[in-house]
Amino acid sequence: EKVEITKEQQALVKSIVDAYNRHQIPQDVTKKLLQEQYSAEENFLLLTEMATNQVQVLVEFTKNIPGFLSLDREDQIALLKGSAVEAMFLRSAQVLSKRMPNGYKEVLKERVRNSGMSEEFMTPMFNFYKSIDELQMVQEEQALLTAVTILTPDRPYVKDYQAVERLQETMLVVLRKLCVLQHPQDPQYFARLLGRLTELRTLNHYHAEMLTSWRMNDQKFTPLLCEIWDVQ
Ligand SMILES: CC(C)c1onc(-c2c(Cl)cccc2Cl)c1COc1ccc2cc(-c3cccc(C(=O)O)c3)sc2c1
Repeated sequence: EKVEITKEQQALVKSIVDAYNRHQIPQDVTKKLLQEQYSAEENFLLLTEMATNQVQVLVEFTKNIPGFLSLDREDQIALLKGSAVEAMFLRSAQVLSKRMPNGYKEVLKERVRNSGMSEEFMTPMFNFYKSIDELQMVQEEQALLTAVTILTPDRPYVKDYQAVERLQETMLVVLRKLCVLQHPQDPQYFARLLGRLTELRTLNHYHAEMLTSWRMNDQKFTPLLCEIWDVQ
């Protein structure tokens, strides 16, 4: 059928993509990934700093999702806490899959591989990065997929499920149209994109176990990460 993006849907995409591009980890922070020495301790510290900055970026991006700030305040917090890890997997995946020789891809991969994480988490993590890479998402799809992930209604402690579901539905309708227009040769593209969201959920569990094993080794996190991940 003829797929049309309405004026208001175009405005929605524009505001989300602008927010996505406006809020990034500052260059002076990310360039440390290129400069600092390589050791398990230093790599863990750098990844902790990146994650902390990424959470701050995520909060600012989320505030720009149309309708998010009109949700119940406690539900806003529940959505951010419930989606932070998944959104950060998406973000780091986009960095690792960038075709542009931005230099972060190799150093980030190297630092993640040597940061004290056990092998059992590496495999699913790098499989996910590979599956995101294969999708070759355009920035509109990346931004909308992140918004869809944040607006997942069945997170712990969400009270007004319907309100969140309505917002997510709005995003999904636009994302589906974008996929049809962007990948006319691949009618399954949208379905494959949603399949990544399912894969993200499984990574949540691996990540929770990673946190536990790090805490056993008395690894330290920042106050912001402790708050968003309910640790310490
Ligand atoms: C606390 C820390 C040890 C940790 O625990 N779990 C994870 C994690 C790991 Cl490993 C993998 C996935 C998800 C999580 Cl949450 C992490 C590290 O999480 C992050 C989170 C975001 C980003 C963005 C980056 C990045 C680099 C260059 C450029 C850019 C850019 O946006 O330009 C972004 S690196 C980075 C590292």
